[in-house]
Amino acid sequence: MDSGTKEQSHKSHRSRQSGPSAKKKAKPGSKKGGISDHQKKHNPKAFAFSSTEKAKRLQSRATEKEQRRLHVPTIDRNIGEPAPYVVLVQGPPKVGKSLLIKSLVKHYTKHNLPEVRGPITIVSGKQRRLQFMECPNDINGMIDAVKFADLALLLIDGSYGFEMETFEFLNVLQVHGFPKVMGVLTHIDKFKDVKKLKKTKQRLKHRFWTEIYDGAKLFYLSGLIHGRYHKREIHNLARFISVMKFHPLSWRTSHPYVLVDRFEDVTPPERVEMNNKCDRNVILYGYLRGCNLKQGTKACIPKSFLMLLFSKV
Ligand SMILES: Nc1nc2c(ncn2[C@@H]2O[C@H](COP(=O)(O)OP(=O)(O)OP(=O)(O)O)[C@@H](O)[C@H]2O)c(=O)[nH]1
Repeated sequence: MDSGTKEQSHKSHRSRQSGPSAKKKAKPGSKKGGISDHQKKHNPKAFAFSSTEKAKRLQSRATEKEQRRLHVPTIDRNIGEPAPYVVLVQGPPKVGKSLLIKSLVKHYTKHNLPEVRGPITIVSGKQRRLQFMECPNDINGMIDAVKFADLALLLIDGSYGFEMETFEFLNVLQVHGFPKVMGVLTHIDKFKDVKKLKKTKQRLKHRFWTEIYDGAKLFYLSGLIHGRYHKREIHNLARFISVMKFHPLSWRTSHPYVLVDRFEDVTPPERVEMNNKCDRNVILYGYLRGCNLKQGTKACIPKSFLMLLFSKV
């Protein structure tokens, strides 16, 4: 028969294109696998510098780092427990300052804070206390507040953008040693269009970077759940604050000062009754900050500061 005489043609063998056997067979230097000559040369341990330019750059960077470490005077003059770090929450009216403080306090203490009145001190770690404070919105209040802030949280209404207060505040910060600054974007749930939201976030981030520095931290609070910010977002922000390194500002470390959190009038009532304008005895409560004094010496509170305190009461 015909079929018996004709030779049957077989399909030619196709070598494997993928999988471990294909990789094994692939020649070194080929595109498909194996270690190329190029890769061989770039073993970082064997060939540390293949370009003199790069070597020069790396060396100058290492020297710069070394010098910077030598320059920053991080002398800790604190004895015992350090005073709490002041976290100043700044922003235009109705941006969410109180809500942010309430959410952070809830995160750290698991307690609900009904309203924010004055500074709130909490324990955030073994060696760290934090004092949250709302920044007043008038220029004098801002000037007072930046003098003692260790971290400023700039709240920005994402649906509106930057407001004049924020720029004013940044200018004031600059003349007072510039403490750490982080941005927090709120009200971004008002955007319905995702593309628009993305663009706005980018725009505001770059604007923020021009004002502070490239890469400055900006947090996004994407809305409210049961009248509070998202737990996860607050958790991230709180973690960031908890581990933040606060570099001492030179003026503050060389001057002792007391930030008065609370005061009590302890004048005997009968003396006030007899003379309404008699000299009062007042007790001031607060932490001694800056460089610590030797025991037995008294912290000097300038008269002007006391005047300032009482003018606000
Ligand atoms: N939709 C939305 N509402 C927010 C957001 N943040 C804050 N709010 C609301 O904005 C209102 C004002 O918030 P507050 O925390 O009182 O703002 P504030 O900055 O402390 O206001 P003042 O103390 O008056 O300056 C509240 O009703 C909040 O629920 C947000 O991200 N999205």
